[in-house]
Amino acid sequence: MDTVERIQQHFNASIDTKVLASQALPESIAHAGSMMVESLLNDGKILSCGNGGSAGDAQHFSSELLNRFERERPSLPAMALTTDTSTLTSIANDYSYNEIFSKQIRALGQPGDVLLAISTSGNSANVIQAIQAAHEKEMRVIALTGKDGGNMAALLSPEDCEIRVPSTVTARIQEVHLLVIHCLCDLIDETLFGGMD
Ligand SMILES: O=C(CO)[C@@H](O)[C@H](O)[C@H](O)[C@H](O)COP(=O)(O)O
Ligand SMILES: [Zn+2]
Repeated sequence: MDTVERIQQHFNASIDTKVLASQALPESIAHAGSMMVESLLNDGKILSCGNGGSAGDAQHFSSELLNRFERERPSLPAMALTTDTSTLTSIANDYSYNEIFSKQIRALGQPGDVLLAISTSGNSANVIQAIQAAHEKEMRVIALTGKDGGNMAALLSPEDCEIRVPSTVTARIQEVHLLVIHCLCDLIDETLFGGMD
């Protein structure tokens, strides 16, 4: 296979995964969007976390709430737990990498807040501990997963919401996670500020 064919294969695989996801995911995305709106309307906030590409996704989401998505509107309360290197390195150094998110959630989480927990495998131990800490804090969890949902899927409560991308390929799952995040931002803006512009 030459380079151009290889690149076209990536595009086609991404398109195929998105077509499958467009059939499987809209109801759970709509549910997750309404969970976020309910939290924001009740003075809640949205904390987000993940590793690697999913850390980038967590920050992408929080920046779209704190700053803006596609329209002019007030800033919305969100915080990525992946950005404060002093906090992250000290928790990992003194305790464990598995606790880098959960310790922040125990300090910052309030009942009614939402945790956006992102993991393509559903098996990252620090994201799993983040979900456990969120439950202790009476937060609801929106889990972006893939593959078989991993251990995260089994940990979710009936009040939570899993959005599981129908793929086993990490990169393809991440590409759909970003699209899901943009859908959630659009649902939040349309519900809270629809008709403003
Ligand atoms: O972006 C990629 C692969 O596309 C990697 O950085 C990937 O995010 C890392 O391997 C993560 O540690 C994977 O964690 P997870 O999605 O299984 O929770
Ligand atoms: Zn990646």
